[in-house]
Amino acid sequence: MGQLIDGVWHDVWYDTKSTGGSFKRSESAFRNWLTADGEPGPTGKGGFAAEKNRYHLYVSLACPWAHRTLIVRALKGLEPFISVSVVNPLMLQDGWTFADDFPQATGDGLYQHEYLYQLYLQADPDYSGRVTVPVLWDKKTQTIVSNESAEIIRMLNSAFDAQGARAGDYYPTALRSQIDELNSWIYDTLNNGVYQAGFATSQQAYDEAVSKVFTALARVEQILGQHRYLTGNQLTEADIRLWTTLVRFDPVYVTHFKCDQHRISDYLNLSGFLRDIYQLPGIAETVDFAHIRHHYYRSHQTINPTGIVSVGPAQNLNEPHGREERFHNRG
Ligand SMILES: N[C@@H](CCC(=O)N[C@@H](CS)C(=O)NCC(=O)O)C(=O)O
Repeated sequence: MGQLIDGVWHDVWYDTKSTGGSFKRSESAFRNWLTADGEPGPTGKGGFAAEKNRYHLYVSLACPWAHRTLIVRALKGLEPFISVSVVNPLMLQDGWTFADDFPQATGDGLYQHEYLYQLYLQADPDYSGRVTVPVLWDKKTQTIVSNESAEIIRMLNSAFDAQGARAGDYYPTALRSQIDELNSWIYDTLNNGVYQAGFATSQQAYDEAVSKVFTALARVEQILGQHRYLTGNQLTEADIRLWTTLVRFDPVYVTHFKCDQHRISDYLNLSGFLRDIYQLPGIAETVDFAHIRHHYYRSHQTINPTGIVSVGPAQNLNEPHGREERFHNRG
């Protein structure tokens, strides 16, 4: 764990001293957009047109943010358009590495770098900031298009539509304001909320974060009792963003991040929703519990100094969920 400062790697853990024990996530630095025709997107530069085999995703199978991008790639059938490299699940003094001594860790498929920070330096030799996954990389101009998952999934949702991506719109115009609103509080209370609980270094910061987590889970449980997905009976990016946190909750966040008031399996609707999305075509293949569990328990030495990986919950995400029948034809 560390970061780059003026192009030099420094091994430092997150600073919580300046924020009263609270964990603050920094903003992503590379914010260009891959678009159908290379026109600039809402931020950054243009020139990143959708072309077959031009782009590459660097992901961790452990990371909930990177997981979003793998899910949208799978749903949209973008495997022929965008290749993938998977980092090693352990993130220690060198940050993310390309060591391929863990099943499904691929190494760097493009440049044979040892460390992910070398890829950031290839894009910007003076880069200062965190070295995070996911990274959407342009093989043609050899630079980072974006390292912000929320924006990468929007790009993948539509950029390749004219070139044969699978049909499906996960950010439909009619639902955008509803999706934006859901994303905003779900990010704060759940996606990032579990990290705030887990990385808190004061009782007060933990108490506040964990209470936000369970208030939000109760709210989502209630919403998912009304319809199959968050906005109705159509799967959207809001569901995908929530889901990558839910799938890690019982196996990791309950014990490792001390989010242990309830488990997802205690909630009828949340646990059904978890299984529902897991069972959609292509989704289970994006989930790797070995990467997920080894990453968290063995990389966060400040909160789990022994590095022991817990036994984990007995769960079967292939059990029937009944949500399709339950909400059939209900808006
Ligand atoms: N806002 C970013 C966050 C990505 C992120 O924080 N990824 C984590 C892995 S789960 C990471 O790479 N952390 C390394 C670090 O913070 O040094 C996104 O959504 O893409």
